[in-house]
Amino acid sequence: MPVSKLIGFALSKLEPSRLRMTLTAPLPQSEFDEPNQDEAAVAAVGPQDEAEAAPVGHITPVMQQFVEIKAANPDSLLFFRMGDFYEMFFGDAEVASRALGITLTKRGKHLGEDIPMCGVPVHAADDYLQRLIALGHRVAVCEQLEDPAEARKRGSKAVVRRDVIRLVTPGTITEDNLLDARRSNYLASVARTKAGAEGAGDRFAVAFADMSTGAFRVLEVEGGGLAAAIARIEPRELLIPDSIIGDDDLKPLWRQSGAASVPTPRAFFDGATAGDRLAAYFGVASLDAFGRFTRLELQAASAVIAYLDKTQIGQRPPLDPPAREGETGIMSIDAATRANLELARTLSGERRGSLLSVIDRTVTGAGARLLAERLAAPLTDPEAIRHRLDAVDLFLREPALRADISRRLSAAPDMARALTRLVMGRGGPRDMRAIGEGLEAAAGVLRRLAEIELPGEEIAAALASLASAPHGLAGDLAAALDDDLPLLKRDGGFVRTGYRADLDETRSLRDESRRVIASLQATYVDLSGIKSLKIKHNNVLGYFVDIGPNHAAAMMAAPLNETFIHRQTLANAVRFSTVELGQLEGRIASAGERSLAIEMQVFGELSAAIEREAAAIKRAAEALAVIDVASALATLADERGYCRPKVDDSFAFHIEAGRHPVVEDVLRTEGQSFVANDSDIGPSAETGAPDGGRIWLITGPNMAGKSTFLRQNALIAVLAQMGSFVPAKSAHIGTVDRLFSRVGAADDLARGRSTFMVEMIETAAILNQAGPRALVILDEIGRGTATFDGLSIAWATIEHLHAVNRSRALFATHYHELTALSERLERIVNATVKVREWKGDVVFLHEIVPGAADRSYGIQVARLAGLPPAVVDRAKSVLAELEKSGGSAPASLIDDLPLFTAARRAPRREEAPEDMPKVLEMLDGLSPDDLSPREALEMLYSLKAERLREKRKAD
Ligand SMILES: Nc1ncnc2c1ncn2[C@@H]1O[C@H](COP(=O)(O)OP(=O)(O)OP(=O)(O)O)[C@@H](O)[C@H]1O
Repeated sequence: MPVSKLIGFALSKLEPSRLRMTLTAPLPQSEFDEPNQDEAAVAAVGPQDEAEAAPVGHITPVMQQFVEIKAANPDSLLFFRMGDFYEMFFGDAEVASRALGITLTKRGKHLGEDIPMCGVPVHAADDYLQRLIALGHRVAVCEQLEDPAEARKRGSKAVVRRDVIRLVTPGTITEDNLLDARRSNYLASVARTKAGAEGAGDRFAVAFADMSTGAFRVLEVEGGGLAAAIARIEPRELLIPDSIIGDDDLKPLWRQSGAASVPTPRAFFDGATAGDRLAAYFGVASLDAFGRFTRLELQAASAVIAYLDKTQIGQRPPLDPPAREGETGIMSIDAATRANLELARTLSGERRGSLLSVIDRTVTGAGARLLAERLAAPLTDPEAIRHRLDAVDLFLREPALRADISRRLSAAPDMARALTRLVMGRGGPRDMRAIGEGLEAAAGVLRRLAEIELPGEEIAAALASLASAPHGLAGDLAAALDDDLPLLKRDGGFVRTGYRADLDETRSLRDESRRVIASLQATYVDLSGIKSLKIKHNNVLGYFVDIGPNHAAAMMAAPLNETFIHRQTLANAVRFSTVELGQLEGRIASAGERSLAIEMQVFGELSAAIEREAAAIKRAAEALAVIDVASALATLADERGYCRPKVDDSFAFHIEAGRHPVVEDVLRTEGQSFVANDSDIGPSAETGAPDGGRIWLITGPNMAGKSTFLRQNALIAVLAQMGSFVPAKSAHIGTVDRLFSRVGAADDLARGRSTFMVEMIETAAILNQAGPRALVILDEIGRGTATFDGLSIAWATIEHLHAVNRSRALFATHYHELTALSERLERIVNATVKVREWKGDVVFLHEIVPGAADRSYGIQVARLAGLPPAVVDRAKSVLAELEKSGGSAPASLIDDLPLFTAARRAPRREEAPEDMPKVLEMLDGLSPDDLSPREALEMLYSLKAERLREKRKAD
């Protein structure tokens, strides 16, 4: 390829704004620079150059290299580093250009065909990676493993050595801009043992690790618990053994998890080597020190480790040793209940509108992650819950302290994630500063909280962790790191002046030489008489003199050609070097190299110091998160008037003036208030031994607030057991071990299940699993089928709950017939939502009172919803006929009154009925916004006068 074409290609990849840079004053090195042309030039001698050189049917060396590396990573998009770009070729280029909306071009030929190509600049690669990962792609990052100059030593056509250094997948990312700061990022794996012949069901182990923070846990569940466990963990990526990924029963679960599913070879889960693999990873002789694990748990944990080995290629993420989660200790919430209650996201999948979004007052990413985890896994041990509540109480009692702590925490960066990046060699100077500032915040928080006499168990434990943090390191980091830090360590310039004398010396040498160069421009202008002469810099020529082509002849002739050596002629510029420039360049370059080497050494020393203290830093980061959560929950309780719940081992469930935290929030923004309601569904005598929880059977009109009441009680239980105060005047809850809610199912057409089928599956799960410690919320069971079938199912369900499950339960229904059950079953309590009727309209009071509703007001609600008046009137007459005939449709109804006749006969709603008082009529016709103050006053007088007239008439 001709040189001009090569340079043209290289230039086409550069940013024009940077090419136009001229030297007018001493500038920092980076601003002198044009982009790295020789790297781009090497990129150019990649496929294009060699493809042209290669005869058709032959493969070029770079393509050969690409094809080999791609073959080893078939399931990932290959980011192939070429100079300042990651290039993608062939199918990868087509997929990526579509996904990223970037131009698909052609570069050279392969076996006679054009090679599709697209590329992303290295400095912007993270943004593109983020988008690809979000779309569920995996990316293999293939780097140049040597300097292009090294490759050239092996011959002009030698190919730079390259290899994949990392697979970027959704569950293994560590970069801040790829991660959601307020959400954990779990990679999970699932291992299974098939049901035994003795009748034991399938068992599963789930291991899950957040590589960005090091958290690593494992648990084992029986078959039915798998979906709940996965729903709680919400993994981003799920490793599934090849043998079960296609299992018909499990396939929907993989899909519903929302995680990227990875078919994983059996060898990753190998039981015989699992223990050894884990022990080797953590550098221990035996795993006993970490606790006892089942074989299945080890298999799942080992798959996570094997996958990290595969994707991180030689890098070892600093994971905590695996911690085993027992099946007890955490309130079990199945996937459907979790979704129905909209704990962490709404049914439409958004965070906004969920319980989490309403209660989250944390000020740090780590605090937000901990809050989300606690909400996902409420506790069942009253003692542990009490410790959390004590911490909230502490901050609630001390608002000034809380404000101060929250201010300090807001300044604390995400130490855990910065630490992981540093330990993995992916960190930069800003990660170091994050550790330093985090430790400073930790010291400040510790100083402030140390004044408290009785901090309670949880805060005391957090303070102990803060006390053992390496506080001296914060000072070292602050002394070493400059105020203005580059993103990448290789850019240099992050070590503070005054920290290392040798660095200061080389820097001043470099700066001095730059100053000399800047002054040389004036000297050369004088010497040549060319006013437009400039000194510029690029990586190919170094420093050079740049003039317009019209001056070229003079420069190339004596006497100027003794000083100026011609180097390059371009269309609109001619370039020269000089001996002086060359010497200065050499001095600057060696001083720059030396500075960078010293900075790298400083970085290495600081990194090592941080790594030595990794465990203590991690503990301090966790402690800050605990304090953030406690203080945030206190802020919530303060702002919203939440009370401290009493949580114990009893079977009580007595809420006084409870509210729905999310609905209350929505109403507040609309300037309305929420009507608080009591509930009491514990056994009638609150003894240690349960005589069975009560079942409140709630009837009431549509829109009255039944579902809201049901959910609010479930949410109060979740909040109380996660260690939060609750929206109520008082709450006494005997711990709930399982929470079930069947609230309004949607069709699950993708799984081939109708609304009714989903409803029945969920009801079956409840009736089969709920015990006396469970809290069961059932909303309109049976509504999805014919009336009598539905009523019968609801009837039998209540009887079963009462006699067999004996759980505490709230049951909302439109089947008023069910209220008769309370006469026969002693623990069924009828409750209803109060409404008032006014001139045919229904007014919702949202107040739950004892008793049964007499009717549904369905038609009134339908009218409120805007059903056409003709339909509403026809519905009324059908209802009247049905009521008369006891439920069956009489023939008269079928023959008589088609809809349009009803429409014709119906009085128009807008017409005022004859008996309507004039005052009301006047009010109806009134639009306050359109009145001037004077008109309003006059209107008031007229209304008053009319009312007096009416009163006199009535007397
Ligand atoms: N306690 C309350 N205080 C104030 N407003 C409430 C209260 N409860 C419910 N509401 C309001 O009433 C609306 C309807 O409530 P909800 O969906 O609970 O009624 P429902 O009785 O379950 O109705 P349906 O039988 O039609 O499902 C809510 O969206 C909310 O705006």
